[in-house]
Amino acid sequence: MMVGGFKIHRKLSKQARFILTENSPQQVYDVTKFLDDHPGGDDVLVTATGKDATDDFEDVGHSATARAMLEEYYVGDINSSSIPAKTTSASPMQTQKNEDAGSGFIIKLLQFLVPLIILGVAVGVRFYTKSAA
Ligand code: HEM
Repeated sequence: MMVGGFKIHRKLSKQARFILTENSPQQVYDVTKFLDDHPGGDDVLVTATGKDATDDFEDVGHSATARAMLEEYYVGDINSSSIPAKTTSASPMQTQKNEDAGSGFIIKLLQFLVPLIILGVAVGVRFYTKSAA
C-alpha cells in the first residue's frame, strides 16, 4: 500500500501484531515480516493489528495452508492476569488532570489579582504623593 511514495508499513512505529482468540488463551502473532508477502495485501493485516482479529481472519475463509503459516508468526499467549485493570491505568491520568485543573485555577486567580494589585499600588503611590505635596 503506497502512501506519499512510502510503503505504509515502513512508517509503522509499532510492530504489526494481532491477537487470535479462536483458542483459549489468546494468541499473539507478529506479522511484521509477513506484510509484504500476504496474498490478501498488507493493509488488511495492518487494520487487524492491536486487537482481536479472529473474525477478520475467519471471515476470509483462510485455507489450511494459511492456518499452518500462523505458527511461523506466533509470539506467545496473553496472560490475562497480567493485563492491568482499566481503573489502574486511568488513575494516573485522573491525577494528572486534577493537577492541571489546580494549577489552571491558580493561574486564573493570579490573572485576576495581579492587575488589581498594580492598580492598588498606583492609586496608593498617587495618594501619598499628593498628600506629601
Ligand atoms: C498471520 C496471519 C495470516 C496469514 C498467515 C494469512 C495467510 C493468507 C494466505 C496464505 C492467503 C492466500 C489464500 C489462502 O491460502 O487462504 C491469504 C489471503 C487473504 N487473507 Fe490472509 N493471512 C493472515 C491474516 C489475515 C487477516 C488478519 C486478514 C483480514 C484482516 C486477512 C485477509 C486476507 C484476504 C482478504 C485474503 C485474500 C483472499 C482472497 O483473495 O481470496 N488475512 N492470507
